[in-house]
Amino acid sequence: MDDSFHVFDTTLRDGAQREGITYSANDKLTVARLLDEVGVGFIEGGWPGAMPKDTEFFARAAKGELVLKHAKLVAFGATRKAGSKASDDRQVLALRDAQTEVVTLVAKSDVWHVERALRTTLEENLAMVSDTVSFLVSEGRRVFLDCEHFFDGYQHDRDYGLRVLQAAFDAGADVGVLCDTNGGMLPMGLSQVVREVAERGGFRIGIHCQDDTACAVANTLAAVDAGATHVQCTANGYGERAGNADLFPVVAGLVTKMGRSVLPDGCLTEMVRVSHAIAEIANIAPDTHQAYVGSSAFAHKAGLHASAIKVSPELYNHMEPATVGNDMRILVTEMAGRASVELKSRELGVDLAGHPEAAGRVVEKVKDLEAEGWSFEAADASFELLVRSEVDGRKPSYFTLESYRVLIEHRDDGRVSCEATVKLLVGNERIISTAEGNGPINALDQALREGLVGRYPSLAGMDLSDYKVRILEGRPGTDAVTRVLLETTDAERDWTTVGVHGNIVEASWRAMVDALTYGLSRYRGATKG
Ligand SMILES: CC(=O)SCCNC(=O)CCNC(=O)[C@H](O)C(C)(C)COP(=O)(O)OP(=O)(O)OC[C@H]1O[C@@H](n2cnc3c(N)ncnc32)[C@H](O)[C@@H]1OP(=O)(O)O
Ligand SMILES: CC(=O)C(=O)O
Repeated sequence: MDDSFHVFDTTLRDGAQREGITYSANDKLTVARLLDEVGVGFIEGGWPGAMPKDTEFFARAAKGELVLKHAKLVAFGATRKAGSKASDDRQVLALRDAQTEVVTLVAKSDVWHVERALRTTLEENLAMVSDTVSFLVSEGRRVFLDCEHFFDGYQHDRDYGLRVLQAAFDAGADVGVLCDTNGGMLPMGLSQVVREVAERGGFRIGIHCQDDTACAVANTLAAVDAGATHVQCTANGYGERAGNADLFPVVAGLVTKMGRSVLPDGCLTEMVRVSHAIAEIANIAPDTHQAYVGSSAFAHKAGLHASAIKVSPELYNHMEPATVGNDMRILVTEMAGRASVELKSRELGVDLAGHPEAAGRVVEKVKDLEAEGWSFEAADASFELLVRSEVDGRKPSYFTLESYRVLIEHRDDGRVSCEATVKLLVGNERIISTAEGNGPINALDQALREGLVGRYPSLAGMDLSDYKVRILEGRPGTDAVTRVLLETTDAERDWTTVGVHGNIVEASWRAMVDALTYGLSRYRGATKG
């Protein structure tokens, strides 16, 4: 990658400042590898010397545990303490000892902070910048300077921030990063400041935006438009307080909207995978609505949208989702029209082109059922069964229920046990099956499977993997309607089904029957009852 534009990632430093995130050194190594796969130019790995985990991370990276194909590893730290020498400062020496080619230093660039937080003189702060940069440059490091609170400082005393930048460049720094540390800027004001600084020339300007006004991505792109050629971001926007500029929309915006070729070839399509993998390691559920990479980023619910998408997807997508490794999805809900049903059915492998009346009937059924509390948006398998039954004239059926019964026993010793019995017909065979479970639904599920597995051996490979219950509004207290979403899995894939009823056991039963019916219909050779 050439050096004309820097995508600088700080997921492992500022991103780790998000409440709730704690990475181990191993996690950090894994996240760094993922960031390298998405093609960032610089990975700020943490603050060596500030905490043992970060020191360990850099030591292990230096020993060869981290081999990066695209990125350079960066160590982060502060300028030396007031009234000392950089060459004697323990934190500065730890930065040198991290053995990275690049070091980022955070420096005060706002007179308020120098005087009130650092409690030193403006001249001494300039000396701290100059001394620390020149020491690290003399040790062979490339130095980037994060000018903390640059934009706030620009209001208080604009010349001082510029003097800090000048001191850093005179001492050999490579990039002056203008930081919106409190995250209070909006794009109009921020880009004006960046433009004024960039127009002075002689500096490479970077941008670092916190997201306290929800404008970090917009601010970052506006800064590039105004002349910044170094952007600091974090995966999924993790960071202190409200977070940082999210790497994925920043990079996607730069490449696809601003025509900047800032990633190595082939990396943009890794964004969805890397975003989700990092969320997994951070132990934060991925934001399904995250721009570009969220699973809903190209999901269309409105019938009118689907009818235009049927003609051409670009009519309702701002870009081709595959560019960033994402997919378009059509959602079928009470807001669907025939086009939504046709497109969703096609996605599921059912062509409704020759069955326009069936599409109309499915729309009506979905609207009626959703009015009663059903929801097909997340239950593709139940929706597919509904569509197939409208096309074929009947729902696939592998057994007939004669009855089921569930018992819950609260014993003297405080233990609660559950037992279920199902009576079924498979063809002419009557099956009675009883099972125990850790709850009524588990007992019913066991009894149903044990009753059927002799006739349908493929059931042995299907497991219930998730069970979600939602009590629907509209009726008070225990008289409410219950919606159950069941996720079932086999060796190849997962599928979700829905059941609704005033009784939670019956709602679960309905979702369970759809789950097994859908699963069995996917295995050729399963005998129908
Ligand atoms: C904007 C940002 O997000 S910058 C990144 C911030 N990240 C972190 O703070 C996470 C890691 N931090 C830590 O582990 C600790 O705060 C440490 C190890 C760095 C310092 O811990 P301590 O020595 O106990 O100091 P403490 O955190 O209380 O205060 C910070 C000190 O650094 C000084 N300081 C703050 N910014 C700078 C700077 N740019 N250059 C030099 N010194 C600075 C403060 O004035 C204060 O000095 P004092 O100890 O003389 O009062
Ligand atoms: C450096 C940094 O994280 C900030 O100023 O917000």
